[in-house]
Amino acid sequence: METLTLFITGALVAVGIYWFLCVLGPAERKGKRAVDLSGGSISAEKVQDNYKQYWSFFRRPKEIETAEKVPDFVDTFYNLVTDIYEWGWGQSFHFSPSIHGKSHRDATRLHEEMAVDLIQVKPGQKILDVGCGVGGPMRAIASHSRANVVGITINEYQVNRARLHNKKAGLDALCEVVCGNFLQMPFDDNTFDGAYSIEATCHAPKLEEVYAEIYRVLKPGSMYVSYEWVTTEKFKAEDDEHVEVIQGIERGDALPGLRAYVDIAETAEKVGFEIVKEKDLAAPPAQPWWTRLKMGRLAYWRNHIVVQILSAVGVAPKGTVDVHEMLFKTADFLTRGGETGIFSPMHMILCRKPESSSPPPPEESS
Ligand SMILES: C=C(CC[C@@H](C)[C@H]1CC[C@H]2C3=CC[C@H]4[C@H](C)[C@@H](O)CC[C@]4(C)[C@H]3CC[C@]12C)C(C)C
Ligand SMILES: C[S@@+](CC[C@H](N)C(=O)[O-])C[C@H]1O[C@@H](n2cnc3c(N)ncnc32)[C@H](O)[C@@H]1O
Repeated sequence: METLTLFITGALVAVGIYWFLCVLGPAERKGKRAVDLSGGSISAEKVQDNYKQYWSFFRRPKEIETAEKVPDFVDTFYNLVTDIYEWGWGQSFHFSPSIHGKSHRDATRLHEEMAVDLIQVKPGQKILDVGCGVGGPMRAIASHSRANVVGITINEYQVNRARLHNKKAGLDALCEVVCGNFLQMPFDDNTFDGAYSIEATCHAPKLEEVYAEIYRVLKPGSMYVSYEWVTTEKFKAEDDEHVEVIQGIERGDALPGLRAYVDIAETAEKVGFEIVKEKDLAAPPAQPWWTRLKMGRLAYWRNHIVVQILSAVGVAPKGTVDVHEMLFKTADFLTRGGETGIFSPMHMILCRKPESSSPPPPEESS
């Protein structure tokens, strides 16, 4: 009888552990392992301090409005979150509309391929990925288009991760990664046959600066597509709940301030682009992009326990728990932003640099 009780208890414990670790939602299967979570380029003992420093930017909001401080603040953010993103989301750091009958992985890839299809590049041409992360989109786009992709990111840790993934995927001949600031890119004028940015230019303190830089490095006649993070026409600045959600998104995603959808085309035109197409890819009939985020809640709760244990035993740096908690809350704000329709992470703008481009007139000083 005792043996039977022991056997049943053992079996229940084993099923419980299996459910906790596997059924509840494995983090990305072949990606980062929980035991490898790090603070990016920040040494383990400084992760907690850097997390505090990240939050201190929001106590002095004026500082994140100045262009010089933002790249540092964004760099710190990506040191803190890159491993957790890879572990729990995969190598593409963006959203995509859900597609009935397709996996998240396929929906993500299709959203990426759409970007390169829109800019109509040919195999062998050279295109720019503005804010490339660890290169999930870059690899999908290079495989699909056979174009040569050059990615730029401010975060050195991401550069190393992206190069490693490119090599592992056998795509290092087509994909190159550069560490740099997209507000001052280390490329000559008229270098690229096309450019795209996926949920990255929202980190720029002034959209005009990054668009002007992209315009400069594009060849005349070539196209640029961007998936922008914006507040939609449903956002009302006088609604406290709307403001709470948008502030939550800004703080948990290192944004110097979300833009209104109407500002996007206006800014692109201001730097000299012609607008070819503009569309909110999150608007119906597109299926909700936030379902994946919402469905993962149980897994995030599991992840939080895993992170707490790893941090307590000294495998994960102290501070990882705080960062994870911040992301946990951010997921909620993003979901609310999606459900209320006040926020879109995929306001698409497709632009062309005119064939004969004269520089835009200088700003009038007021
Ligand atoms: C474009 C940007 C990033 C968008 C998304 C890729 C990320 C936004 C929020 C992130 C996450 C939130 C919850 C995390 C969860 C608690 C953890 O257990 C596993 C990782 C998360 C799911 C994480 C993954 C990436 C996001 C969805 C911004 C920064 C401009
Ligand atoms: C949310 S991630 C998106 C990454 C990638 N586009 C993807 O979808 O996987 C934003 C990216 O923009 C980059 N970024 C933000 N500000 C930058 C800057 N000033 N210069 C260069 N890269 C920047 C970040 O380092 C990060 O790689």
